[in-house]
Amino acid sequence: MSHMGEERGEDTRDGTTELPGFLAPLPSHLADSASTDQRNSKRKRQSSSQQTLSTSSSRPAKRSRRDLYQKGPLLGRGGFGSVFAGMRRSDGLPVAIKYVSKDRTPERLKVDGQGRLPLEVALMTRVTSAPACPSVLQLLDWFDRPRRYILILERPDPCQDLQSFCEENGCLDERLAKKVLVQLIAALKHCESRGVLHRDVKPENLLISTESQDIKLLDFGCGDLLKRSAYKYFAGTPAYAPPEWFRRHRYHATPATVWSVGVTLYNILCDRFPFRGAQRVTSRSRLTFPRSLSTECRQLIRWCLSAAPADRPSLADLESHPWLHCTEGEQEGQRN
Ligand SMILES: Nc1ncnc2c1ncn2[C@@H]1O[C@H](COP(=O)(O)OP(=O)(O)OP(=O)(O)O)[C@@H](O)[C@H]1O
Repeated sequence: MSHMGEERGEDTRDGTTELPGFLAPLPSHLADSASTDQRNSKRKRQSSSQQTLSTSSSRPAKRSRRDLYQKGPLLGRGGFGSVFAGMRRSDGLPVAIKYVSKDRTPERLKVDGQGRLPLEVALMTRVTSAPACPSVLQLLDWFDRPRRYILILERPDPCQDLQSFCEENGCLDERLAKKVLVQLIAALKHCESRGVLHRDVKPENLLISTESQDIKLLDFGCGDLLKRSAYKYFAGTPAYAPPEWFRRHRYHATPATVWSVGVTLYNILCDRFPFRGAQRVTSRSRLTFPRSLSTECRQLIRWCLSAAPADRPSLADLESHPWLHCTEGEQEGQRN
């Protein structure tokens, strides 16, 4: 994960950020509210060191992470924190415990009724509130600490992130890649409907259940509120960033997301990146594929990786693409 070109300008989150008007209205308890300023500062003064999402009234205050969740082995380490396997003591539920340094995201965002939450927590609160999407990882609880915050996340068991899965099993066949893409599109459409931009779609941020092959989108640490206008700073993984960011230092949410979906899909099917660097991608750049890949699949990836953002499909276009709706036998170009 990295943040590039930290030119916040209009995107500054100072607690007055407004949702763009084109978004579907959120449930009232999720809506940002400038009128809660005074209540929030009072609540902040009164708040205990521990905050929860929905169980704060039913649980004694100031119980620690240790009281409630048992920590297990390390699952992954990122630029700003670590993720451990864990278990909820009350019922043995498998969880993941993610520690995030406050240096990563000093921004806070108002969530009505819950005060100003760290950005990652606020975005996850938006996307995981009911009705939830089964393809987005659930935030179960969180703790605020002086130098870091701790997220308690759902942990499908057994599961692996898609990057490790591909390293162990080789690249995916088209049947499984389709299953991944269908779920990823559902997850991204759900985020969009909640006014959230994930901004770091890549195989490492997709968990796959090794039993059911169900997918969960994780890590909203690079995310932001969705807006119609261009973003002028980047957070995420440069290898998945769209060419317009490198060319003009600006990008719009959906075309950038769709670009990262294209890179992800190429990566899990071909076991490499599509281009040496998005910096050099133009409309004349050639994309090569393994001979075994079907024509429909190549067409979908090429569309996602169009050099011009306006030429890329929307999530709805992707959802109805023929590749996702034809069986293996119907795939004209499959050369296996
Ligand atoms: N809920 C979970 N269940 C199982 N494994 C998880 C879970 N959350 C994270 N992981 C593992 O930990 C890795 C890192 O998680 P995550 O991306 O949330 O951390 P991060 O610190 O934000 O990483 P980065 O800085 O690279 O973005 C994931 O790729 C995955 O392998």
